[in-house]
Amino acid sequence: MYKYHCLNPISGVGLEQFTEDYVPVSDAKAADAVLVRSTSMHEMELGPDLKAIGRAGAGVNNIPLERCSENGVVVFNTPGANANGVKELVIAGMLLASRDIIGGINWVQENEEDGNIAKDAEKAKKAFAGCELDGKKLGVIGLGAIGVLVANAATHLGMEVYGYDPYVSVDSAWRLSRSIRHAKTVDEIYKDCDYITIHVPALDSTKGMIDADALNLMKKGIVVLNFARDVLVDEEAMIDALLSGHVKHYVTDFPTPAMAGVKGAIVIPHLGASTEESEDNCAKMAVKQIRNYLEHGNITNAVNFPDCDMGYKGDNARIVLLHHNIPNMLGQFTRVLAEENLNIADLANKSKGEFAYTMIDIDSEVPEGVTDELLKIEGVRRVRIIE
Ligand SMILES: NC(=O)C1=CN([C@@H]2O[C@H](COP(=O)(O)OP(=O)(O)OC[C@H]3O[C@@H](n4cnc5c(N)ncnc54)[C@H](O)[C@@H]3O)[C@@H](O)[C@H]2O)C=CC1
Ligand SMILES: O=C(O)C(=O)COP(=O)(O)O
Repeated sequence: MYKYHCLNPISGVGLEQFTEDYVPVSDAKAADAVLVRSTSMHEMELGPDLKAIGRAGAGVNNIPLERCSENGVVVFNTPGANANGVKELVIAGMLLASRDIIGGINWVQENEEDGNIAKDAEKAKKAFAGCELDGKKLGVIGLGAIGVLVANAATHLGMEVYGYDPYVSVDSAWRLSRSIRHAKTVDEIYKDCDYITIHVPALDSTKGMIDADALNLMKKGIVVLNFARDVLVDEEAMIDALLSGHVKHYVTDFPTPAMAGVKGAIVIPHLGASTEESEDNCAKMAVKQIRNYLEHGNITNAVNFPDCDMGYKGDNARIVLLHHNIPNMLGQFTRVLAEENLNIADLANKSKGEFAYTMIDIDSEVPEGVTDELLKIEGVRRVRIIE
């Protein structure tokens, strides 16, 4: 029996994929698996049984990844599962920044009692005129699941699209429309584009990337869209640029007290992934990955451990070990198993950065005490025996 806890509301379509072997628990500290969306887990204690965290979404900056790795907790996310939801809102954001739809709708609401509203609207509407996207230059920074969809969609709106991503994956490169132009430096995007949208993760290397220097390179009247994370943009510099009129609109999915209400800022309450389809997709993917890990030890789409898959666990017992990526680990594991006269039927070992994962199928039962012996090996963070 496995226990799971949801830190945020998770779509029922996903949760119903847990079998009767899974029970929800109200205390996260008692859970084998935690499902989360944007709740910050940085201050949370990790329970002793916690083996997996499923981020039903893309960004994992709300999860203490290093602490999870050290505790042998695998953190999964759901790459691409909410990308279409975000893409559609980015397109809406570009339209909101180009046509004064918000100003116009507000005018209608303010004049709802006006019996002459149809005629007055024809006079008032000149205050809400805008421009079209067709023919404008869009720069997309980060060509992952979301960036590729945004870039491709924008070409269908007649935009001239430039993409920048020095680490673009082969998968993304295949999905990118041939009409997207390759920007070799981010400065090209800053200097040349009319609209700039960022789709990179919040990392030490990306935090504050849109700072005063970047903004100064941009054209006067630029529209900047941020549906990635607030910390990517230096907020003070952005507010100055909005107030001076250098930035026409900053469309952001991340409200902060300082940005809410600033003239020119179009602030949305983090709705990018809040669609029925995205919520269902993310929940289904997160549950599937958690189940595959808990029941079979297979890892798919983890952010802190390598992907590793030995298929369905059959009748053999499967030992899985989460450990540091240091020399002679396999030698030490097999020595412990040999001392118990255990025969290895299959074995896989993969590494990712400082951590590694080993799966070993044994063609007999695993005697008590083996877990403790394996745990004594320096660098081993967790041992699970799946019988
Ligand atoms: N507003 C919302 O509701 C949502 C926001 N997000 C945010 O959007 C981010 C991106 O999401 P996905 O596209 O699904 O992730 P992804 O991992 O598929 O793509 C990220 C891309 O950024 C690129 N990248 C990393 N550092 C870069 C740099 N310095 N310059 C240029 N490119 C760089 C990577 O190579 C990768 O291709 C997430 O990390 C999350 O923070 C994601 C989903 C929903
Ligand atoms: O997937 C992401 O990174 C998001 O920002 C979506 O967050 P949410 O699941 O809507 O709280």
